[in-house]
Amino acid sequence: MKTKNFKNLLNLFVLFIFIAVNAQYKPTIYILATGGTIAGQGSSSVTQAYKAGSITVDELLSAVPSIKDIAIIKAEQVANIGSQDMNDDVWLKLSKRVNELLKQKDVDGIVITHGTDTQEETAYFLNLTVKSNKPVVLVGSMRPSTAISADGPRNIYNAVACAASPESLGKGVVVVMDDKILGADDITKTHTLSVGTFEDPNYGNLGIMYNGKPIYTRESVKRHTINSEFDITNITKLPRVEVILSYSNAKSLFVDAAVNAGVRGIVTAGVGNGNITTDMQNALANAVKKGIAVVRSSRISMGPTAQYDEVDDDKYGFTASWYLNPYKSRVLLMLALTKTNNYKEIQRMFTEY
Ligand SMILES: NC(=O)CC[C@H](N)C(=O)O
Repeated sequence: MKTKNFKNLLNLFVLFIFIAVNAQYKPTIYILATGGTIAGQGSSSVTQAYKAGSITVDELLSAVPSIKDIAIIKAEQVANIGSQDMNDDVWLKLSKRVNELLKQKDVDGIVITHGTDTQEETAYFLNLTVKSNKPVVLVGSMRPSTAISADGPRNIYNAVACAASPESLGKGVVVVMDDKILGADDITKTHTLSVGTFEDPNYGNLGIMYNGKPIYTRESVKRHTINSEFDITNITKLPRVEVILSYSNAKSLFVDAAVNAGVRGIVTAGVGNGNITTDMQNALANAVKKGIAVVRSSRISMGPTAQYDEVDDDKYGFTASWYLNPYKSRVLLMLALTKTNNYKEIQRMFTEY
């Protein structure tokens, strides 16, 4: 009888320790800072003028002490630039660091602070090159840290809460801004100043942040992260790809310049359903003959650039971008060119990612 009581007491004690340990468990989230308005400082709290990327990650985090309640925070400064200066070298460095950290058992997720100008491009690059299903969340702000109603602190709190939640596993790289969770494949900046600038215009948001918790309503069926075929582990330089705009009366000038500069690929931001002026189209057809990959995308913000609409892609050896905008098409084409030059194989990638 005595032994039975002792065993019951022991079980109760073990259960108590188990509950206590789990109640205390806080996920470890790494914040990798790259700059942008979220780290921006203005000379006044009411004017728009400010300098992006001028405060450090530690100063940034001191504005959101409550994130320490939801996660153990570790922070690193990877860069401190306005994202108009984001570039392939920082992308490679960032992606390699994210992969290194997420391999560690004691890291549960990553938050990346980033300027909003090219945030969608970085998010998509990471979506295709991060080899983990742990959460990776990009965040920025539209108002500098010194402004009245700065949106940065709320966005950072939400981003950390999103990365710390097990619900965010396997969702691909996301951006959290203005209480929305946006998928890397579709997110785009739609307004130059508004705090609600980001949208997923084709597919809709993945969900919202509500009371510090992610509420997901959609999942992307596109290939990403652990299902991506791209691996940048041993890559130190990405193939050069340029984006060229089409508009009424556009000639071959920029296509010729890109060919002469030795690019490996050209993405067109065409009119309508990825159409291009006849002059440009002829120049692009000649570029393909020289071994340059050409992807047709569109300057229109919604809808696909579909194959074989007004342009006979097979005749010219062009690839259609489907739902990827020109800037994300550039990201995918750079990665595609690390594997193949074949336009049909590149077309397969543009339908799967
Ligand atoms: N709102 C912003 O983050 C814009 C600031 C800057 N141009 C950048 O993209 O980093």
